[in-house]
Amino acid sequence: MTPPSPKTGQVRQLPDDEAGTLYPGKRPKIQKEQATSEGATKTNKFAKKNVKRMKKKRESQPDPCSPADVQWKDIVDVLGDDVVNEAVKEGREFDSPFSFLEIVELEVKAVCSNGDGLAQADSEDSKPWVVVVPFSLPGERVRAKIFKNDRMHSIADFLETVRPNNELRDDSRVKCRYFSKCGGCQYQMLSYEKQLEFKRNVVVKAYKNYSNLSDSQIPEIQSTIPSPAQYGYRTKITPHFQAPPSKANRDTLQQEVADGKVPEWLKIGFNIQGQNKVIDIEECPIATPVLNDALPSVRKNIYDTIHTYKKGATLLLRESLDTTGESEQKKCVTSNHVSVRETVGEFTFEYLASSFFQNNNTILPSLTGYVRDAILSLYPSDDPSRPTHLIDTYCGSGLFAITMSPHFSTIAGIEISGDSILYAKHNAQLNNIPPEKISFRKGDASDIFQTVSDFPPEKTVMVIDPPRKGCDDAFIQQLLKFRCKFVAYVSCNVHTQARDVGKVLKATENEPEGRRYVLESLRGFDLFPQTAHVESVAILKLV
Ligand SMILES: C[S@@+](CC[C@H](N)C(=O)[O-])C[C@H]1O[C@@H](n2cnc3c(N)ncnc32)[C@H](O)[C@@H]1O
Repeated sequence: MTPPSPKTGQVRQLPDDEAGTLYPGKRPKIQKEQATSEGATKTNKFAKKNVKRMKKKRESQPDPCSPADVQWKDIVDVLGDDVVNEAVKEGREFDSPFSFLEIVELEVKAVCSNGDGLAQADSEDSKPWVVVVPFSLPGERVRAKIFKNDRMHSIADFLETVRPNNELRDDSRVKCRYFSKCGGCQYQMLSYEKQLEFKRNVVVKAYKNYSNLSDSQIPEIQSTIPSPAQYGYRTKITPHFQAPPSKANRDTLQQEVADGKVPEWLKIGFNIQGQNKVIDIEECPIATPVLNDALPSVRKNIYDTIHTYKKGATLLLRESLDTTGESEQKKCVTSNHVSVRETVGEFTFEYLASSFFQNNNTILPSLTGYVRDAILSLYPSDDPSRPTHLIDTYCGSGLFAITMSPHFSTIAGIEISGDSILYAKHNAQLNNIPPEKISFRKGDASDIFQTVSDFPPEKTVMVIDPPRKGCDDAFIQQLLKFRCKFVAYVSCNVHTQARDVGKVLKATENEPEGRRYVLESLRGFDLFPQTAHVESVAILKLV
């Protein structure tokens, strides 16, 4: 018997034979086959395959520190360890109460570290189950459409707020017409203060879940440092588009686009929230005005040439200082192969448009100044034990090495990208730092320890700013051997940072005085306002 369709807000009870399938709503096709003996054999095969698939699914776990793992920890937090353990023990963790495309009304309980709301059905007989609903806020009642079932949770598209949390949400704050469709921003409906508070909480949870440290080893996490610009700050955007469908007649396409008839499939923009599909974007309020001014002509250029594309492509729009005119102006660069120029406080940087540089220029003076002061303000200027040597690992084109250079006598940087190292050397010259004071080397971060064997560890500061995956064990082992006085770990992924910092502290916690690392301070920096991203800075000190 087909169960009655659930009313909005009700949890549909699954018949036993639907339990455990990923998309139970697709079941009827199989039931038809059961009528014939051939169908029964097919069904048995299907059932066996399905059992195998489910076994594999039950055994598979998200990679530690991956976005799925971070989300899973937040889901367990909402459900409670005992409830999850029991469901796993009884093999019920994939028995979703919801079917594919079901529309449900839910109560939002918490916000996940990636910015999505974590909601639950609230009828009395509802199963312990979480529904991930983007753009929803704790305390709200929302309507959402289920599109995927997974372990103890479903993922849904946000449809509407039925009962907003007016203490948090004010939709008049939203400045982007694509908000709640585009996957780029999560928090435009929040006040800026709340965004900073949410981000602090991400740092708190990351250290709780991933550092393996006791509460006493984690200092009070300080408030998140705000970005001076909360919109119009992004100096780089990378919209993308798909190629024409293979059956499209390219001549007709060229003519149609020239006549202003843009085909339905041609979208130039960013991914729709939760989908691998592009939403057409004509402006992006978090990008700088210079990039927004350039976007229409970049888009037009693609319209004019789309008939020539065999594959989709990603565009680059990057803000740069233009030094060709009499007065310094800003311009938009769209080629990967040209130099970009920007200033950070009193320093000038150039780098290749395709290589890494931080994307929010407005916060860089306070980020680099904070790292400097968090360490040097601990010493009077004439203190003979004040650090004199600086190592910048994962240094890119030299951001930390160069901005901190006035305060150190000897500096070494390392970076895997040859292009970035060439620019780091060039930037040292551009900022008049003598070569006998500063050196940059291309290589894996762990190779730096060969270069700095003559640096006095007790007077050395090491900046670590790795990519999202964090540091590898080879690096951490050598850091432990070298044991410099201070480590400033800057990270765009607070979860891998917490893991790595935890490893360093744990490895030294039973060492004698002067050989033990402690976490001196920890706080987030808001490099990406309106989004859920947080940059985290941890200062480690040898005591
Ligand atoms: C988050 S960026 C930081 C760059 C720089 N500190 C800045 O703020 O501009 C990380 C950098 O690490 C570099 N990188 C990635 N893996 C590396 C490795 N194994 N060894 C050294 N550098 C690496 C990347 O090329 C990138 O420039």
